[in-house]
Formats: sequence, structure tokens, C-alpha cells
Amino acid sequence: MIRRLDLRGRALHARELRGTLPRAEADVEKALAVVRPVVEQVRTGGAGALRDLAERFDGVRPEHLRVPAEALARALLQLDPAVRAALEESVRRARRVHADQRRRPTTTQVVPGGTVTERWVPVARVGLYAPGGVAVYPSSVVMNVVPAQEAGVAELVVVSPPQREHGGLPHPTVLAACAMLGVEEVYAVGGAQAVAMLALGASEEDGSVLCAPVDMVTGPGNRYVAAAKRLLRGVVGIDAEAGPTEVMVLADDGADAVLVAADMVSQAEHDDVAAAVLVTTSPALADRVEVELERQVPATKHAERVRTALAGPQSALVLVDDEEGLLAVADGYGAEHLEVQTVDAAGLAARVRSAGAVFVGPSSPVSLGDYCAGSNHVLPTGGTSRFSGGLSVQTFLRGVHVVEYSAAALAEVAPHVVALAEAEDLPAHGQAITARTGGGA
Ligand SMILES: NC(=O)c1ccc[n+]([C@@H]2O[C@H](COP(=O)([O-])OP(=O)(O)OC[C@H]3O[C@@H](n4cnc5c(N)ncnc54)[C@H](O)[C@@H]3O)[C@@H](O)[C@H]2O)c1
Ligand SMILES: N[C@H](CO)Cc1c[nH]c[nH+]1
Ligand SMILES: [Zn+2]
Repeated sequence: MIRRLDLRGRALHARELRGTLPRAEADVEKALAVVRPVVEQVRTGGAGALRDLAERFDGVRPEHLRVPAEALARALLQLDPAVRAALEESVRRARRVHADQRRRPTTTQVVPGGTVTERWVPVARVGLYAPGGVAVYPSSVVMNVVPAQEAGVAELVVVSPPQREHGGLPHPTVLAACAMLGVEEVYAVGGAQAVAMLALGASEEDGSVLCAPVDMVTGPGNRYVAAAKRLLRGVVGIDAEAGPTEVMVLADDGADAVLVAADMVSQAEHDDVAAAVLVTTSPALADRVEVELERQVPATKHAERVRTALAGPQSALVLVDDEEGLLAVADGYGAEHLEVQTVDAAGLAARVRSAGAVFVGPSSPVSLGDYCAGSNHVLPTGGTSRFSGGLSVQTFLRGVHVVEYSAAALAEVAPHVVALAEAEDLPAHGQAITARTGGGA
């Protein structure tokens, strides 16, 4: 069901491992070809195109692309009390963590009379994607909305695919989560077309505005959503590429195979192309995990999806010689979720350089982080954790430097500015200084 990759007896270096490690090949790149015409269709066709695309990809033609206020209120009213309590707890924990991420302005006195202040300004209008294809994700509403609110974003727009079984509206739990968090602008639009609508804006057939463009699009989604974000970056700001889920588990012989297998199955159930990778120093543990997977997969609700994900080229049991091998593979792969289940899990976790989020020890499974750890579950995938982090308050803030120098402080540094300007053959830069301080034209 799952292949093995034996890297024992080899010198392992993170950078050189990238091509060797299991990963779905160039997935987002391939999806770009599908997504390009979809984006053009939305650009030229507005609301009509969005309805056509919903019919094609979601099997329903939504009557209301903008979710009516009554539907939001009704969804919250009808929400199962246990789910409501769980969402509220998830919000409470996420808010505690994200409130701590708020940035205060810093002022540095560079010299007497010369200061640089860094102010943090929230993005004005953001579009937040809550997936809803294979599964539905009210938890992603929480993970998008809470950091945006804590950052002070004024206008929040949520998009989520229309559901045929719910009359072309997004799933009621998604709507309830929006209502709970006070989000009023919600659209029944999913996939690449949702990202296009947010980035470009869209009008109704009569010319009235359906959705004004946003400044930034964030949130997780499948490869089409990730590809649309990649395509439209620049037109609109985006967060990390948060595509199909990945879990990598680093484990030694002491790890519990039942728990390791359960965590692999838990993330494999997201998507046929989800990745579950065990990296271990223990061939015996790999054997035990394989037996456990054979036992657990048939018993799980989404067995077919899980089996497909585990059998895909993106999943594997990887054998290495030692702890350094575990680290090299972890850093070379840059997993969205990295679990560490070794004797000194905290020590090893502290040395990891590339991962979206790290889960330490047997009582910190990825599923906890998915819902209720307080951490964010919108995390970089496909190895992009090498250069980006998960969603946070920082994602929604822009740093603005405010420079204020007195005449005396400017005069003091003027010769240096003039020297650098001349070295770059940009003398007018120097003259803009000497026009103030004297000694030049
Ligand atoms: N990285 C993260 O932070 C994170 C968090 C949560 C979920 N996820 C991932 O989000 C994904 C959710 O995927 P999903 O599919 O359930 O929901 P989704 O909302 O991301 O995608 C559904 C949409 O995809 C579009 N689509 C489907 N097939 C298409 C095709 N052939 N061509 C063009 N467009 C098509 C449709 O418009 C549909 O509305 C999963 O892969 C899950 O692992 C990632
Ligand atoms: N594992 C997903 C992040 O990749 C998040 C999630 C939401 N619901 C369940 N899981
Ligand atoms: Zn998950």
C-alpha cells in the first residue's frame, strides 16, 4: 500500500535530497494550465462566468453568489450545539495565540535627531478561502478570520464552494462559522474562480458590482486554488501556498506504531494527493507501521481516498541511519506538518529548520493543530516552508518605515550619502542632500 525508500548508508544533505524525496510531481505547475482559462473567463464574464463555472466544477448553478444575511443567521441558529461549542473553543485558543502576534510600532533613534519608526498597517480588504470540495472546512474559516481580525483588517470576505445538497450555498457549518465570527460578506464561489473573483472583482450581468476586488487572498485549498493564487500573485497579495495536506513523522524505535499510523491516515483522508511520510531510524518500526496501516485503512470511513493517498508517489516509509539523517530528510522535504516522535523529541524538534508547523511528542498530533491547539492550520505545502511560514497576524500587516531626521542629523551624514550616490553614478541623489546642507548645487 505504501512504498519504501531506503536511504541508509548514504551521506544525507538536506539540499541534495529535494529530488529524491517523495512528492507529487509538479502538481501546482500542472494545474496552472487548467486555471489560466478559468481566470480569463472570470475576468471577462463576471457573475455569469462564475455561475457557469460552478455548474461545471461544483455541479450546481447558485442562485445567490453573495450569501444572503438570513442564510448566515439561519446557519448559526441551526448549528449543532456540540459543533458550536467546539468552534468557540477553537476560536478562543486561536485568538489567544494570534493576539500575542500583534506587532507594536518600534522607533529606533539612529543618531541624536534621527529616527526610524516602523509602523504596522493592516491590509484593508482581504479575501479568505474556506475549502469545500472533498470535505468542508469551517475550521479554516476560524484559521483565516482570527488572524485577520487580530491584525485589524477592516473588510473580510469569505469564499467557499457552493454545495449542491445545500441549494448552491456553501456548507451550513462554514456559514455558521462566518456568522459566529461576524463576517457578513460571504460568496458561494470556490476553486480557481473564487481566487480570480477576489483578485479581479466581478460584476453582475446588469453591471452592478457583485464583489469588489480585495488586496490580499489567503487560505488553503486544493491544487487549483493554489495554482490560481500563484497565477494571480502580484495582482493581489497572497499568503503561503497552502495546497494539499502533508504530514511527515520523524520516529525512532520507541515510537508507538498505532499512533504514527493513525496520524498518517488522518492527513491522508484529506485528498487523493495528500502526502503521508514516515522517516525512521528503525526498520522494525517501519514494519510495525506498515502492519498498522493495513489494519487501520480498511476500517476508516474514507478508506479509498486514504489508500490512494498512501499509495501515491507522494507517500512513503523512509529509512535513515541516525538522527542526523532524520533531520536532513525533514529539512530537505520541508513538510507542512512535521511530527517528532523520538526519545528526545523536543531536542530534535528544536533543530528542525524547515516545516510549516512542528508537533512534539506523542500527545501533540497534527489533528490537534488542525482544530484546537491554538496554532494556525493554514500552512505552506510542497516544500514552500523553505521560504514561507503559516498564516499569522503578520501575514495581514505591512511594515511602513517612517524616517525623521533633523537638519543637524542630516548634515552630519551628508558626506556619506554623497559618496555613495557618486559611487553609484547617481549624483542627483547627492545634490538633493547638499541642496539642504550646503556645499553643493
Ligand atoms: N495546507 C493547508 O493549510 C491546508 C489546510 C486545509 C486543507 N488543505 C487542503 O485543502 C484541500 C481542499 O480541497 P477540496 O478539493 O476539498 O476543496 P477546495 O475548496 O480547495 O476545492 C474545490 C474546488 O476545486 C475546483 N475544482 C475541482 N476539480 C476541478 C478541476 N478538475 N478543474 C478545475 N477546478 C476544479 C472546484 O471549483 C471546487 O469548487 C485539500 O487538498 C486539503 O488537503 C490544506
Ligand atoms: N490538516 C489541514 C491542514 O493541512 C487542516 C484541517 C482542517 N480540518 C482538518 N484538517
Ligand atoms: Zn487535517
